[in-house]
Amino acid sequence: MAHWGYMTTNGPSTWGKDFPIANGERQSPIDIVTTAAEYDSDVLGSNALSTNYTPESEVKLVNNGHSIMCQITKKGVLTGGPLGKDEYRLEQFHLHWGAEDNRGSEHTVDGKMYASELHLVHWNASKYSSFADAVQKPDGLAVLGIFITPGVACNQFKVISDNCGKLKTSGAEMTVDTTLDPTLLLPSNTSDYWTYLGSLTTPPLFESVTWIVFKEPVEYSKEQLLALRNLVDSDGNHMQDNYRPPAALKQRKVKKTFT
Ligand SMILES: Cc1cc(C)[n+](CCc2c[nH]cn2)c(C)c1
Ligand SMILES: [Zn+2]
Repeated sequence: MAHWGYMTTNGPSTWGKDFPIANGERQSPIDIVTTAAEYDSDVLGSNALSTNYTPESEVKLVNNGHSIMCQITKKGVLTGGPLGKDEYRLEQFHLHWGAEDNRGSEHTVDGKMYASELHLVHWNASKYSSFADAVQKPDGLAVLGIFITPGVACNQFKVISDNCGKLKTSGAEMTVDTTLDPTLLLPSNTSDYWTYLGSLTTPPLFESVTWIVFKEPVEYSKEQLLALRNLVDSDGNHMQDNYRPPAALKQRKVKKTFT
């Protein structure tokens, strides 16, 4: 099987061949139509979404061939909001981005694409024993989606952007001896978000994700975005435009926590 990717020959429009769920009922990303999102005060308003992350004492970075990923080793917990009583544990974060600033995010807002999108991937530690066990369960994962827009540099992201040059090729890994607090990768406003039931946005496209997409974007500098675009993917091409376009909403409702 030719390895999936983002080129014409192996990109999102071809994934359905090897992963039929690509045309499933709860695929991600989606276009968030802001006027159609339903304000939901009881579920979302009563127990606020809450992150309780422990700063990483060293940063483990991996070029996994289709993104740059930071593997989390400390205990980080996400609770509240649409997650009911369950505790979701932070497993990793990674990004998707474009070749230029006008594209790169996976979710879109009324058709608007951002330059990049950061994903913090969590798994339901209240119900499952590991990430691998949770990854295929309908309530197995929760992913925080953060839109990235060009602007001032994000200091907490520097440990990643400053080391992309050493992680150029697919499979490259490195451990950086510095601390990183994932909380500081989030927008200042974490009360206003959209949430819906979806999937992984890359193969195997499992329909196991409760998505939480923050309304407020975070700024990264031009240099930080350029550092991402200079990474090399598993086919030896520049790792750029590694985003899946929006999938059909089908019978789903998007909820929002703000009016
Ligand atoms: C087993 C597994 C495989 C992959 C590529 N991922 C990442 C898929 C992904 C990237 N962005 C959103 N979902 C996860 C979370 C789990
Ligand atoms: Zn992702």
